[in-house]
Amino acid sequence: MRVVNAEQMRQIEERAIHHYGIPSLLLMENAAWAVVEEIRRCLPQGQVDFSGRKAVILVGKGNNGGDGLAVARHLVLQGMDVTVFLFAELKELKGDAALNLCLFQGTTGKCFVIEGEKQRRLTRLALAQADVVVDALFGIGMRGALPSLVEEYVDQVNRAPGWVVAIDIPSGVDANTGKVYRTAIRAQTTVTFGLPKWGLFLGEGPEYSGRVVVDPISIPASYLEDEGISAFVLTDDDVRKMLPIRTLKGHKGTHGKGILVAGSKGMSGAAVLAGRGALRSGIGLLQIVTPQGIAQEVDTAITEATIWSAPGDDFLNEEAWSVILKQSEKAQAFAVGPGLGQNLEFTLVLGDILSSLSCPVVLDADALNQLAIEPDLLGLRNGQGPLILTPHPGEMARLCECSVEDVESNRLDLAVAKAVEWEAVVVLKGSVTIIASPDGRAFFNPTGNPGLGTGGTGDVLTGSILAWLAQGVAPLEAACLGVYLHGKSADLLAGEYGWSGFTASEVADKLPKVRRELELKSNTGKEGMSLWGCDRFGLK
Ligand SMILES: NC(=O)C1=CN([C@@H]2O[C@H](COP(=O)(O)OP(=O)(O)OC[C@H]3O[C@@H](n4cnc5c(N)ncnc54)[C@H](O)[C@@H]3O)[C@@H](O)[C@H]2O)[C@H](O)CC1
Ligand SMILES: [K+]
Repeated sequence: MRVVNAEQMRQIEERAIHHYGIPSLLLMENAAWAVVEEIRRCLPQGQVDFSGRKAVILVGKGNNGGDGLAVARHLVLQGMDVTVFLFAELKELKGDAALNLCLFQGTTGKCFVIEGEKQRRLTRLALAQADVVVDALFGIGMRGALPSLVEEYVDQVNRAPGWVVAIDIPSGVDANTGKVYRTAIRAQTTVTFGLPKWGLFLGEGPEYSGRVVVDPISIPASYLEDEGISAFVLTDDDVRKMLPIRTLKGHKGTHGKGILVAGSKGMSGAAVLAGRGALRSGIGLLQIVTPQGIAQEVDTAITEATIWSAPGDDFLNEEAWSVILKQSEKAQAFAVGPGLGQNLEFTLVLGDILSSLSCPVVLDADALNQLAIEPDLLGLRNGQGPLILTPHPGEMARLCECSVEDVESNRLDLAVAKAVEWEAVVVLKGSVTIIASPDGRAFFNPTGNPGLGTGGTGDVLTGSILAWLAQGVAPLEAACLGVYLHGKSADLLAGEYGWSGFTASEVADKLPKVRRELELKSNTGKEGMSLWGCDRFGLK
């Protein structure tokens, strides 16, 4: 599914209204229905009956406020006790928003205009009793920080016991960057219209938006699939199509041979975990190359891989590297980095790896740190074969010679720019990992949870990507598959353990199960519209 910035969404909306002829009021009405349906799902056991329930709707002066007023009307008509707090003068509302104010005023719902501090008691009482709070203050039209009048109330809203549903984007979150200037509404659910906005996946957006639900509000699919939009969010449907197809006659030879160069003294676990990630992702043959000083440990821990005990005690030495390069010519995929340590021998050979191996090469961890010393080495790849880099923000900062803050405040643009410049697939890890392609496209990953923040999970990911490459999956898709399933695996574990306490080996071991679940899930059309798994936000 494509992901847009505010301007792109505005253009799509414009075309839907003026070229396709959909009345803007109908879009607003559809948007309101989508929110009402989501409110029904949020109430305990998806209660069908709204009567006796209380809702507070916070309304701004723009069309986001208009959506909120339409929601308010539907909730009143369905029996809810609804109070609207208007953060604007009545006369400020224009067009569809003004009409919806008028329609709401014709119902039994209550409407108060917030003018300053003096309504604080009223809002506090209403918020304390509300089952649902709807944030319709600002949508994609917001620029900069929330106005101070609104800010005075945000804290109250965020402490309210009811379910907070944001319309389109939580107010205070920048739709393009996810930046929160001072404060923002913290929603449990965000219902976004047309296509999801960049800001839901960047900066602080994910923290504030909760579970994201996308509704097309009847905008034609051809507009939502505009080729000019180059950012995407991965969905089950997308990723299922990337899975390689196995045939009855398949055997370990056809399931691909991958070489993993990993581990050093004290870091044998990295080689084991990456190996486990590869085997659990279905690789046919895995050869782990590791220094002889730790080869026995690795061999004992991972019986299914062939272990090449290579020259070198603590680290692989020069002699080892020359044989590795020669032997890897026949591999279908090559990954290097996990637990390798930083040493001179590797620095010297990195350029040769890039310039001589024609199979897809994955560089992770210490390989990226070495590369950061001499980023110009990337030029040696120069069309020799596919390259995948899997930096976390610290490694990316070193590679780009900037600060981690620079990386984090500019994740999307930086990942894309570097993927294009380096002609590599860049997997920029984070709470929302971005997979950027050399052709300028970028994919946000919606799976995973903070439980992945534990040693070894990155190694598992590298092994998994290696396995998909070895099975013949194209580099971009292999990276997407690896990242998405790795996150799903963690989400499955979070269902049992919450967001902490599961281990990297467990993440690897759940990979076949989540892959199988994905294969079995039929395409119902509606699935994939809800972007964050419930597990991520502990909703169920
Ligand atoms: N995308 C669609 O197809 C549809 C979107 N809908 C909803 O409309 C909003 C966007 O509406 P818009 O009126 O353009 O913007 P806002 O409601 O976000 O309000 C903008 C309003 O506020 C002023 N403003 C902006 N920044 C600030 C600030 N920092 N402080 C104070 N005031 C500010 C600005 O000047 C405007 O007056 C979209 O999100 C959807 O919810 C449709 O209803 C359905 C179709
Ligand atoms: K909003």
